[in-house]
Amino acid sequence: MSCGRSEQRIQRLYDPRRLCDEDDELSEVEPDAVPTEVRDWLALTFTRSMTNVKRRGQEKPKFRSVAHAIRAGIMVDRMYRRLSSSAGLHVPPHVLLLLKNLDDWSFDVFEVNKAGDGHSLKYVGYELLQKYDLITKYKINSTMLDNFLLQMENGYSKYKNPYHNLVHGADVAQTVHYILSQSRLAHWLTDLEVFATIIAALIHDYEHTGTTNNFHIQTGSEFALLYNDRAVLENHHICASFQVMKHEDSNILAHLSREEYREFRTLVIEMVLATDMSFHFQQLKNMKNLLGMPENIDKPKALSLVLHCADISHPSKDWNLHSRWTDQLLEEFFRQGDREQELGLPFSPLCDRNSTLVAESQIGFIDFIVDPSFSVMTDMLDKILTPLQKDSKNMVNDVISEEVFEKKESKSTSTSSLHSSSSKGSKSTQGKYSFKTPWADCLLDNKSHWKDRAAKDAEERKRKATENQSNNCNSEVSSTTSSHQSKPDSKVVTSVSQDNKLPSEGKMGK
Ligand SMILES: Nc1nc2c(ncn2[C@@H]2O[C@H](COP(=O)(O)O)[C@@H](O)[C@H]2O)c(=O)[nH]1
Ligand SMILES: [Mg+2]
Ligand SMILES: [Zn+2]
Repeated sequence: MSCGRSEQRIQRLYDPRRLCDEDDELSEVEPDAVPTEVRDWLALTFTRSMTNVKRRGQEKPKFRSVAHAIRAGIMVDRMYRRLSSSAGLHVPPHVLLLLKNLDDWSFDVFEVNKAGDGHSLKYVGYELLQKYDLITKYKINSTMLDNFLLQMENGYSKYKNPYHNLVHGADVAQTVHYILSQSRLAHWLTDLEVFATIIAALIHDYEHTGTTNNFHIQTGSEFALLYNDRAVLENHHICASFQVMKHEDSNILAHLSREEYREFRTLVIEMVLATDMSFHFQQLKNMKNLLGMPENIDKPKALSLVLHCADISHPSKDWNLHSRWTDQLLEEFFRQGDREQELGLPFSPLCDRNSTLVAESQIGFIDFIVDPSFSVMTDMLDKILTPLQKDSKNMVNDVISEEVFEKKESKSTSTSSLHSSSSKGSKSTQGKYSFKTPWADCLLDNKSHWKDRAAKDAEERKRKATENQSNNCNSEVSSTTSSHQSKPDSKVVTSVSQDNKLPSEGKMGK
């Protein structure tokens, strides 16, 4: 909003005539209802009747001026709210305070969700779009944006999932922001590409059913039929989100040109389809091949890998966050297992709540999925950004120069420079681009937590097995004794099977 217009807006707020005109609205306000010190503050701050305060004890300020003052106080609050977020969203001050940590890898989205009455996706979404100046850039109407984000929250809440809910959507969007801003990848992107990436992260699991693609396929669900068993959930997330974005009440893309809309949509579709886990190994293989080629990495592939890593990033966050996400995800898996049991279907991997080895499966997920993904992504960031950093250092007439770097950086994030290769968990090799890689330490830390947990679980299983055996043995002995007169040769089982594993245990839980 241009400065002139905002000044006019503020003047209008404070036009004394306006206050006087609306004085009557407050006429029923009982002046005594306002405590003396509040009345003095209001009178002192928002009215011209400075003398009122000096007269304290002689007489109460005239009712009219108190009413003016209260009206002015309300106006100040409204004006503050308007200014506290360019999109017209009122962000409660205690939520605003937590959003100050948006640039941190250890950002606690659960805390924001609790403080924000379950609206973390709305607040994180607003803050990110504002941080990259996209609301202004794409003239996004604040009511449309409000409706869009609330629709997203409703969709994420449709199936009451323990894990795939609006907090996950907010968490993935914030993690994508961290990667874009801390590595400075954001400077390699156009505004439209940043816009598409943030929206892709926010919508990527919209209306998730809390069950896997395979469950949809095995049960022949409507979605599986609609999408021919291919990336069933991911296709739905995209389709349903674009229907919301096209709706007249929540059309946040209204001011994109036809070409911009095409580019935006193509990017979002590619990024969200790439979050289909069945594509994981292919995606890493393709990226590794590209890293070995002299050509530049193409942006949709790079951004798809960033979103995929953010989507499976909680094992690379602080333990308090990761262990909470794990509990929620496994509960969601177990609920699917319960339904599979009811339907007479075999348990999907990790879905049997009675035999899944959680700690072991998490060690496997970190070793075989998360760690390799982040390692490939880190190499990809290196490859993309090192040449840009060299160019901008030489201040050659380059697409991105330091000024552009600084200008964009001040717009997109207020964190310190990334060239501090000495900072903990940062990736830098001689002459290479350096940026923070906090995920590396967290992955090591979490793996050791799971190893401790796995050892304790194994001990517990062994103890239970021994207990069961001895119980069985006792009941065998007692029934053998009583029936010994008839059958002298029954064998009493006394040893636990050699590998100390319960019969239902398989590798990694299934
Ligand atoms: N065994 C585990 N699998 C996990 C964990 N966190 C995520 N995942 C899997 O990744 C996909 C991510 O895609 P999404 O779009 O569905 O979020 C998820 O469905 C799981 O299959 C984990 O901690 N352990
Ligand atoms: Mg998904
Ligand atoms: Zn997800």
